[in-house]
Amino acid sequence: MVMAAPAAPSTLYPTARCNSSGNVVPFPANPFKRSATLLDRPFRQALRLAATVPQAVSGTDQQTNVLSANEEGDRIRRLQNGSDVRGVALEGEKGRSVDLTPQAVEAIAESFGEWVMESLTRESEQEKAKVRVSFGRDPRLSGPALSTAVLAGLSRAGCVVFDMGLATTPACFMSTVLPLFAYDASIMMTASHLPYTRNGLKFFTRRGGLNASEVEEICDRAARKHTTRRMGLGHSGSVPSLTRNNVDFMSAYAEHLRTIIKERINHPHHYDTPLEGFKVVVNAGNGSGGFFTWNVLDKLGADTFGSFHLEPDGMFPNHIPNPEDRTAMSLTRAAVLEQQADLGIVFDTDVDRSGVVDSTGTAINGDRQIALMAAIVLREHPGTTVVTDARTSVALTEFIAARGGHHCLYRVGYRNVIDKGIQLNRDGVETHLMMETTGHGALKENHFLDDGAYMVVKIIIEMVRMKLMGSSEGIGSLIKELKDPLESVELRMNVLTQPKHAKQKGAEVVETLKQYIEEGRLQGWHLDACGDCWVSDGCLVDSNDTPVDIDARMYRARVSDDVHGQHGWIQIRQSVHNPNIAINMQSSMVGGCQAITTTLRDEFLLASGLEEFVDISQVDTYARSGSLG
Ligand SMILES: O=P(O)(O)OC[C@H]1O[C@H](O)[C@H](O)[C@@H](O)[C@@H]1O
Repeated sequence: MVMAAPAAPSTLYPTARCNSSGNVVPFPANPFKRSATLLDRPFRQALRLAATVPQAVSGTDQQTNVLSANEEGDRIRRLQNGSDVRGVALEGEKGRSVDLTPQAVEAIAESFGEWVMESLTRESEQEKAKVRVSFGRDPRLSGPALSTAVLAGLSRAGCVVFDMGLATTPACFMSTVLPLFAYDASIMMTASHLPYTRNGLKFFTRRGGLNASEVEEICDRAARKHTTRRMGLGHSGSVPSLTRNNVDFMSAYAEHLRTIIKERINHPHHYDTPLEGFKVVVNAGNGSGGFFTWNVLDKLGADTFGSFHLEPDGMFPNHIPNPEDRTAMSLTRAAVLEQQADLGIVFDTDVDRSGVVDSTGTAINGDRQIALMAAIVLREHPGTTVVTDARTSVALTEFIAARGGHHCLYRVGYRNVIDKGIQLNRDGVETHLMMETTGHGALKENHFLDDGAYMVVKIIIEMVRMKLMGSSEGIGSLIKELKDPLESVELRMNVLTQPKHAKQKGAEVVETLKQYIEEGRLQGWHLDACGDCWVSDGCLVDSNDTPVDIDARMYRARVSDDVHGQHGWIQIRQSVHNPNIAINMQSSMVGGCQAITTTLRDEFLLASGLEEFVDISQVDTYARSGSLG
């Protein structure tokens, strides 16, 4: 007879959230319909029950149980999304059920805690009992319930846990760095700009964010742990001593940012309030970024009147917190013009990304933001290399080169871009800036950390520096030579297979395209080894074949025709997160992207028969009309 331990009951997990003052308020809607219990009573007893109470099952039940335990384990593995964990945490998405359950989160947090302990004891003499892990979260509605699961998991692993409450992703990493805290590791719970129904986890140690293979290892361990326990086998895990140490790290973190700004500006007249006389408008999109207004800018003397969407709200009722979001940007542009502000700032939900608006109301995101940061960094570090993803324009490469820098085009995915920069530095190629067109950016001087707040700190320092040097122009003047591409398009093709085969099928489509290009079957298309980069020739192509874990297959081709010569490029790649294929194109010729799309459709997708496995409707619409309607 096999004994099966039931999964932890959902009453373990609370149904409340914190408002911006840190007070707990009930959720307006939630998936865990029972009333809040955990915040006000110890749950040691409940966990003991979850871990140990056996139930008798029949032979058929036993088989079903094994199958569903394995399937649940696989679902936990599938929560890995590049270097993050992501999943559906609330009901409400058509065709998708909740997979980021409290039980899954607890198993993952426990596995992370064990992983941290093992690495620390391997690398140093650190006592296991003293491993300290912090965690923070964005304002998503599922946050409080899943935070409890994180606490339970880390505690089961034996970690001492510090709850930072509402926090940002860069702050979580900095909690392992700032001396008074210096935690061994940290977890941030966020699904960034994804809908309110999603949630996820990001993991940090003092060395930085975990990479995809480390997260895969942790999810695999969690899956095995979950399956074993569900089947009533193995050790159920020791009952943790659950102590939630609440810590106000965000105040210390804000002070750290203020100190950087004060020291770097070193204002000759008002050192402590170097932003006096500047108007700055912040749009935090109701995510975690509001603190930057009242705890950084206001205290440094800036006038932030007109800032908006600062109050954390896990429903994100106004727009998606995302510097790439049109509504977010256009509202911020309008606010900057209305307030006659010097700068507008847009943060994404967890503040690892940002975008800005200059005093003329021009949006500075994507290539423009990379150019702005490159201009600042190249003044400080002449000749440095800048790594970006391979969706940037030819004009950006020229902009960087004109300022004496080198542009290394690399794979999409912020971890890929950052890791490439780390590797180049290791190889002796000085690389100070790594930035994606999505607004993810990291600097060598800031621990190679993907950090939207730090990007804004650099831009603010530059803005004040320019004024102190007597310039009457805003930061937008630094990129006035950057030309926008004439045409720039992104199309997507969903992979039409069962979800578990989608990754493999997507890879096949992308690899077949590479073969077509190499065999010269697509006239005027030539595989792009590495843009105009000199630093590590061929890395765009070669890394698909290296033993290094590749999260998504991708290639870029230069495109030319007899009349115009080389006029554009196309990049085709698997989405890092979803079962689809992304196609990005740019062209300096009117109708260039339409021509590229027509070649893709007729000479590749239809000719190869691969259109059976992907939804080519967007490609077809664009090829026919030159627009998406
Ligand atoms: O592959 P996609 O679906 O386009 O997503 C790609 C993007 O995913 C996330 O947002 C990552 O944070 C980005 O670094 C990456 O660029």
